[in-house]
Amino acid sequence: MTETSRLTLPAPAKLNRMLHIIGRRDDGYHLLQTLFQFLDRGDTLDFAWRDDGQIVLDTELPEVASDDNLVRRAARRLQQRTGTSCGARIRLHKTLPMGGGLGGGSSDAATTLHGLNRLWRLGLTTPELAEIGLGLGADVPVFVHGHAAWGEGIGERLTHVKLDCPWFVVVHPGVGVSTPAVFKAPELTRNTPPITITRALQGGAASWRNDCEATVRRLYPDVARALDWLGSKAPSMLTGTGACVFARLDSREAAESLAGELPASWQAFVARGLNRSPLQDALDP
Ligand SMILES: C[C@@](CO)(OP(=O)(O)O)[C@H](O)COP(=O)(O)OP(=O)(O)OC[C@H]1O[C@@H](n2ccc(N)nc2=O)[C@H](O)[C@@H]1O
Ligand SMILES: Nc1ncnc2c1ncn2[C@@H]1O[C@H](COP(=O)(O)OP(=O)(O)O)[C@@H](O)[C@H]1O
Repeated sequence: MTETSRLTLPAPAKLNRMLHIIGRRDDGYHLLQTLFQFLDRGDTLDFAWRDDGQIVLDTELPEVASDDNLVRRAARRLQQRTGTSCGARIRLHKTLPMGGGLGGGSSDAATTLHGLNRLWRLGLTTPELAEIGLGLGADVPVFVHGHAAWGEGIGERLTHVKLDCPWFVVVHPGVGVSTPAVFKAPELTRNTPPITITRALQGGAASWRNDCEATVRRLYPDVARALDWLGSKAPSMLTGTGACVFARLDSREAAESLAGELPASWQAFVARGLNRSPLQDALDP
């Protein structure tokens, strides 16, 4: 193996710093206005070139059928789109909780698109990779672009923004949230009036909220308990449709101190908000 036939890249988590639901498309998908920001925590992927066209995924996830793994699906899409005869062995080091609103699967897919584009020397542009990514999930394009963003549509219309970069305590309350169940709930707020990006940014973190929160609280009391507990200590919110919740703090010390107080039954980590994704840093130092 030569130096260029192997590559290791990060797949960071995201938070939705705010999320409004402003309507619904004819196909049932909800129209959002959201602020995406990255965290300095995430999964890692190793890529090694193969000359037989096969995609060999070293890490299987117990909850996900191999053919459904977003890493494999992203690799296959890239092969189909470009007709390349290259293959790869891919090892996924999974640390992010799945279905937690941290976008881990979408981030794995975005890192796979960038990683294989480089390994296979395909020369696709970032917008071309983002378009392929959108076919895999609404959250994939923001990870492909790698900049904190104001997302509209179903989250795919992106405008780069610069947000404050606090420290966060991210808590997984130990319950799985079903994204379709949240979006199907009759009482979900779906009519928040659209706002401009300027207004969203001017309001600042103290004004941000997540329209999914009331429904997720009702459907998942464990998430409500985590929000209440964390909210009594620091400003706290739900990310995406959950299940993860996050508290915002001014310093790493404050975040670590709060994390130290958490009930033992919750998994948690401390992370910093980033406006440039660690994937971008690795691809273009
Ligand atoms: C709401 C967000 C915000 O970041 O949260 P998280 O999933 O990260 O929690 C995402 O846009 C989620 O995107 P993603 O996770 O790709 O959702 P998908 O698997 O495509 O959608 C699962 C189901 O949820 C519903 N859905 C999803 C997104 C959306 N904008 N409107 C919807 O109505 C649809 O019924 C869809 O079939
Ligand atoms: N590589 C992957 N990592 C995580 N989840 C994956 C992956 N491939 C497919 N999935 C599926 O995608 C779903 C959403 O995962 P994830 O992106 O981690 O959460 P969320 O959309 O809540 O932020 C998972 O519940 C799982 O079924």
